[in-house]
Amino acid sequence: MSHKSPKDFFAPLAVGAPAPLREIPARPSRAIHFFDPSNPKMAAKVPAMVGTVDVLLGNLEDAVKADNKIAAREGLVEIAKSTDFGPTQLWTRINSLDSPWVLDDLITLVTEIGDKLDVVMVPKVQGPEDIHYVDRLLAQLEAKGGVQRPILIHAILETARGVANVEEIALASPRMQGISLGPADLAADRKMKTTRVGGGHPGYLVRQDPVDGDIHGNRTVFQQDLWHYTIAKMVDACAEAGIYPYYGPFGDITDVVAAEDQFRNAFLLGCVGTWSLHPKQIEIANRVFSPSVEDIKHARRVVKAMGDGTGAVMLDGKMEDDASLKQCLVLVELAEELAAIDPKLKELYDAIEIED
Ligand SMILES: CC(=O)SCCNC(=O)CCNC(=O)[C@H](O)C(C)(C)COP(=O)(O)OP(=O)(O)OC[C@H]1O[C@@H](n2cnc3c(N)ncnc32)[C@H](O)[C@@H]1OP(=O)(O)O
Ligand SMILES: O=CC(=O)O
Ligand SMILES: [Mg+2]
Repeated sequence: MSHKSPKDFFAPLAVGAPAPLREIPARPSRAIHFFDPSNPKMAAKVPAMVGTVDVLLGNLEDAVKADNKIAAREGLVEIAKSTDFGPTQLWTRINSLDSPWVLDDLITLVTEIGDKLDVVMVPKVQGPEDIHYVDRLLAQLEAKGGVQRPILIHAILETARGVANVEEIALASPRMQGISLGPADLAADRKMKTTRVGGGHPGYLVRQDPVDGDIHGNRTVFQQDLWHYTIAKMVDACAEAGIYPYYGPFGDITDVVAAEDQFRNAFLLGCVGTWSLHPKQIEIANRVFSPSVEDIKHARRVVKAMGDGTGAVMLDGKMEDDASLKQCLVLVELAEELAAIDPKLKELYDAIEIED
């Protein structure tokens, strides 16, 4: 396999394209809210959602009818041109790289609204070669369209080969912003015997040992997480590359309780956000992916108690040291980033009083 030298890795891939970023900025992206730009009712709601959600994503791929693909692409151009997105990021999910629509998706979006698009989400990424293809094409189109800052790439992890190659995908380009789990396509590709869009399954469980040998007696069952392995693998690949991991879709829109659990598991494992498919999932994602007041209170106490950040101290009967301090700093820094764009959170975090 051939490798790029660091200087080539950070060189623009087309004459006139903007220079790649050396570091992916930590912009809040707790909810990536999907809308179908060809659906007039959804499209009409988008301008009023600016400022209420971190990312608005115009979806062109699955869930958009084949007959509406061009209307969705044109609808997104229209929405992008007529909307001031303020602090909210604008992303798109293009059609898959083997589809008849993707080339025109990229040509149209980058040349028409490239200066408004923050991130292009690429579905069904199989390996680094898919990222290299989009990387070069984006550079050519940025140069053609006079786009001043690089558009970033987000990959969906939704094929078995993609999961096997996740580290190479994460490291494939300085444009890589992050990766999301795509549990629905991934389940199909792996031939899992599920029929859901994300979330758990009551059949995937561990059962308590029999009491007194009574296998038919009352035995507690513990439902297991079908996605733990893939999310953990994705989180490690993203952390290694300095990019951001996300949970993906939770299709049972009515089950807001299980959605919250799934999102929280992903948050605790290291993800920074999730997808929102329906307006009611935005509030859940914003809450779950923002550190709680209790967590920030504790984290700030540890930071204060640890002074110069070295050594060990006792706090509430527990040992804190350099390593627990680093975990606390992850939360404190995230809280600062979120407070900078979310006035309600800022008020909550500012009101925290720390005892010794
Ligand atoms: C596996 C994957 O690839 S997941 C990613 C692809 N899937 C998606 O993007 C799905 C996006 N979401 C949707 O299509 C819809 O939310 C559905 C089909 C799940 C449910 O839609 P509905 O049955 O219309 O939901 P509901 O009746 O609760 O909608 C209430 C209102 O919110 C609007 N709405 C629903 N979803 C959205 C959305 N994602 N964004 C903006 N508005 C929305 C509806 O248009 C409706 O508007 P109205 O009050 O003016 O009539
Ligand atoms: O695109 C998402 C998925 O789960 O499939
Ligand atoms: Mg998918």
